[in-house]
Amino acid sequence: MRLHFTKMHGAGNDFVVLDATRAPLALSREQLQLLGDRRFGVGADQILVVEAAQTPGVDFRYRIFNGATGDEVEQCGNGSRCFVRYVHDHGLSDQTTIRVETVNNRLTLTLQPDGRVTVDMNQPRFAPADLPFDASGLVPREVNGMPLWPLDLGEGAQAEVALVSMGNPHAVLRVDDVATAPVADWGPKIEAHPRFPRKVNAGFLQVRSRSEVALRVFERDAGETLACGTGACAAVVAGIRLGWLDATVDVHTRGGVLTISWAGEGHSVMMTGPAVTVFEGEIEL
Ligand SMILES: N[C@@H](CCC[C@H](N)C(=O)O)C(=O)O
Repeated sequence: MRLHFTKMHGAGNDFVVLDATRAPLALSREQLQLLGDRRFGVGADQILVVEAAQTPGVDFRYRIFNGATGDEVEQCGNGSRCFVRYVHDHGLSDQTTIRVETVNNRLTLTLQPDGRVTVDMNQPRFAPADLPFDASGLVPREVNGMPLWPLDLGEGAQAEVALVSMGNPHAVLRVDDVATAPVADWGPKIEAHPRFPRKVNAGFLQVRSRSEVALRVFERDAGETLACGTGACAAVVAGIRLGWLDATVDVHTRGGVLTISWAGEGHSVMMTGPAVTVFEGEIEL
């Protein structure tokens, strides 16, 4: 099968985007992994498949697969911005505000005049069951009413994480400096910790001021990426609830800046950031 694709990125988190709006596209795990493979395929952190809407009230459906495993996931913040840029640039919609359904969520996305995209990422959730996280036998430390959960990483290492679901699961821990944070060592240990039965994305958050943070994320089934949109939302929401941050925060990732706003409980998290097309191509699968 010869497949047309578009290579995109949002702050360096990169995607292969596929159009399945005209004809259904059923790719095997191996085909998805080949698209994600940086040596034998195209190379991408995630594969995004754009489909026609299946329920009233939305304009499109889009599906997200981690490129390394081919597993379908619930949410991708940077990918959602690229999705809007894609449907707009490919003439699939001329609207600047688009509603899309993912496997477990509905998002509203707005293309800004400066080319960036703002996404209503819905409300965060915090209950251990929302991730899920097995909290049995653990007593969290409460800061400002927000639980920080102890996580034993073995060999005497102990992390303290805030739990946030943005539709997908995130564990956020505060570090003094992202440059020296143990992302390569602790990232995989947190990601695959047995208390997270469906694994987790691990965010390392450095608070620079009440409106500026630096963040590195070791993503579930992707390793460390240059940016993680849902990770940025989760980190800022955790920082606001813990009393460290104001309602609007610039998140400096290794691939660019995302602006995240959250007015607190009962409100959606808003994310603004770039969405860039790199090239188009065809691949034999
Ligand atoms: N890069 C994404 C998140 C992609 C999914 C994640 N790896 C997971 O498994 O939940 C983002 O920008 O949010």
